[in-house]
Amino acid sequence: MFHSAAKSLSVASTSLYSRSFLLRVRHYCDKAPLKLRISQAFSTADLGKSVKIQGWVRSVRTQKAHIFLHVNDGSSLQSLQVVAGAELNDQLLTFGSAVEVTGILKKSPHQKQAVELEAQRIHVIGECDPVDFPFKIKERHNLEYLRQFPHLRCRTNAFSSLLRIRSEATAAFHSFFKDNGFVQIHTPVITSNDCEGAGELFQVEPSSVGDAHREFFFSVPAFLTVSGQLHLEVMSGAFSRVYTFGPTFRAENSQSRRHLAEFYMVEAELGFLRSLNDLTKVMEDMFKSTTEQVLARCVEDVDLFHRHVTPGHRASVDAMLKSSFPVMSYSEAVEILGRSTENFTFPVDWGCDLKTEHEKHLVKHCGNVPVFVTDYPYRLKPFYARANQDPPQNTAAAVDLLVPGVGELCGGSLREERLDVLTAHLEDAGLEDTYDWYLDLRRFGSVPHGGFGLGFERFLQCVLGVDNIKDVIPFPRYSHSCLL
Ligand SMILES: NC(=O)C[C@H](N)C(=O)O
Repeated sequence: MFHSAAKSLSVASTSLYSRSFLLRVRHYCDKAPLKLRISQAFSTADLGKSVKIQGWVRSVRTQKAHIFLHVNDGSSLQSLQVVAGAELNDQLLTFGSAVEVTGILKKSPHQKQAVELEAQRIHVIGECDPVDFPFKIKERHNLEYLRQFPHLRCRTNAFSSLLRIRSEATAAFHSFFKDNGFVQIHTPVITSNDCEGAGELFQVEPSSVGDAHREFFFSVPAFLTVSGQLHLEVMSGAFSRVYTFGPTFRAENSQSRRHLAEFYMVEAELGFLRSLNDLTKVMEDMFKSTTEQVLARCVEDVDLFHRHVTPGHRASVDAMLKSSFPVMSYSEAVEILGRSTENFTFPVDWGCDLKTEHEKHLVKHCGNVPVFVTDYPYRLKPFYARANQDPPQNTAAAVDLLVPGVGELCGGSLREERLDVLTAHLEDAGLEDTYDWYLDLRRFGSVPHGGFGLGFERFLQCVLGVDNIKDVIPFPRYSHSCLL
């Protein structure tokens, strides 16, 4: 960077600067240490060079003649060992302090690390009192403890690994959709519809209070989105394959390990899709492809989880990837649950909504691999689900993907594309005026279509074996908690 800056200065502005000034700039640039992200320092390309790193101290060890630091800058799990003469020691060099170190990058004589930095200068940029700092050197703090410090937990190995994995998983979903011909749509965060009809809406209004009689800001009640599905259905009518990946909000008054008031949802919609089979194939391919990409691109970070945070979980992930996800109908699921000797808190009868305990039982029944449950009772599903022609049962062409440790990961359905059937359903629900625009989609070039939504945090829980959803999102929001 410095080289190119000097070059462009000399090319663009020769007339403004003297030749000797430009030579001095170039000399400085040639001598200036190379600024490296720590993950780059581990490639042998920069051995012997003068480099500068910036990061936070993960450990300090003092000997008579030397001090040894481990410095991490978040670019990877690895910390770089810094070796310095005792004269560079500084009382402020403590666990957690922020430092800038300049020195020569050398091959390390120790087996544990390939390179180390022989420090010429150490500058403590930000002090950190080790007594007050909530994390202690060499202590492995569990996720529950870390949760108390949403503003500091990214400084620990476990949580920084988690966030790098989350970032890579985000990229993996985008790659999957790009590779399969989907167009990304930014669906709105503020909306006037309640797609799921469950009434778990956060209403949006400006904060200025006082005028009790003022009108709605948008002239109609507006809410934070619970799903981008209806907007995706609009777009699938033009692009055929579309997806969205963004924050979603549900005012569920739940403190469970699987619910958040704000979570990220990956949603896809496919036009010209006629069967649930075609939909489950996309869901299974997506799950496997994204999981494989995360495992391949985050080897060290995932390893940290599977070894130390959730030991033994890797075998479960490998089993999921190897299996062909079984498919069972809701009716079969109810039969299996009915035959079970397990003491469920909620009784199971045909027509009941499946609870987490039931979902977990079904997953266990299938050998702890993901399982699709299809054809739910029609009355359990929102107005958009396509009715199956199967009296007297009256089911909908809807599917849930249940996964080990979590339960429901994805929910999807074929959408009712028949104008007459949809109109009748909306009239029954008294919603025909609200959704007149939705009926237009069926009036003008309607095609059979379907889609699904995947809870991104639940996906991370499933791949990493993390029990509590609050531990896989940077800043969790749930009832009675909106810290920071
Ligand atoms: N896009 C989807 O199919 C997700 C579905 N609307 C849900 O919220 O469960």
